[in-house]
Amino acid sequence: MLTTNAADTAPKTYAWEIRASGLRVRVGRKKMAVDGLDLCLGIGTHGLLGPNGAGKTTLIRTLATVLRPTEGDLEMLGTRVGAMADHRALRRRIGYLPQEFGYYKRFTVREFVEYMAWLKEVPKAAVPAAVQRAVERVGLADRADHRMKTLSGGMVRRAGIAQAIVNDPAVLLLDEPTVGLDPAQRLRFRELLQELGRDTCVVVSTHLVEDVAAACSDVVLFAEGRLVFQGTPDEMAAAGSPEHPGGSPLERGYSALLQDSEQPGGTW
Ligand SMILES: Nc1ncnc2c1ncn2[C@@H]1O[C@H](COP(=O)(O)OP(=O)(O)OP(=O)(O)O)[C@@H](O)[C@H]1O
Repeated sequence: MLTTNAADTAPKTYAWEIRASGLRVRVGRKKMAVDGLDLCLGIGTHGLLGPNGAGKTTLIRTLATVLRPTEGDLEMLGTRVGAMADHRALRRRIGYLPQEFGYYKRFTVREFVEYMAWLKEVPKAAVPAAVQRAVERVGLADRADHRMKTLSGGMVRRAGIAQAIVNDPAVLLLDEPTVGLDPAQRLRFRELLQELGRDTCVVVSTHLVEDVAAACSDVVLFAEGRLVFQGTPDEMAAAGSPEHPGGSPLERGYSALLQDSEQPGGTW
């Protein structure tokens, strides 16, 4: 761990890194984008799948404490997330890559990641090594002193991943991190996800079922703001059969579970 405050060194007093119960999150005036979610996630790499508009981004933003729960309970790292709570200590222990993120174009990659380390209150003396390690882990060491504006889209995303892991988070939230990565980088990134999932609760939203198969210990399938399925990639694949649409067993399992969830009296 890079941060060594009392909360970080205290023994873990919670069963799950993320625990949601009856969670509902309203966006706009009346849309419940998360609509009654019961979910427990521990250490591991959890692939968040679901069709467009399922509520994945809303859920990730809520876990990142950017959006507040409207109803129900959300507990992260043993801390209740609520309207009135001070989330500063919790945010120090979370890493978040939004779908779109801002940065100063004139910053170098190192400056950008350093800046985020500072926002995450990484102790000053630990920052240079933490930044170097994060930049190396995403394969950007040779670009560390290049300005952000000179990077390709895929490299910017890798810099985004570096800022999300610079504080060695206990919960890492990645919203479609593989968009724009070339095939070689995607393979490297899957390895990184597996490595991170050994001691971190990683939640990664994606549309790429192959990413889930390759990198995730379990799948969380979401539709219309609700949990449709949670299980291993193998269990998801087993839900499908040849008549379901998809180019792989996992895609057929995905289609089958979504189809069931739409039927009256289906799985939800
Ligand atoms: N600010 C908002 N105001 C009104 N509706 C919203 C708002 N933000 C999201 N929504 C709606 O909430 C639902 C969930 O959106 P969300 O972006 O969380 O889904 P998603 O699963 O991440 O989708 P995608 O896969 O397309 O990124 C969608 O129907 C979306 O149109």
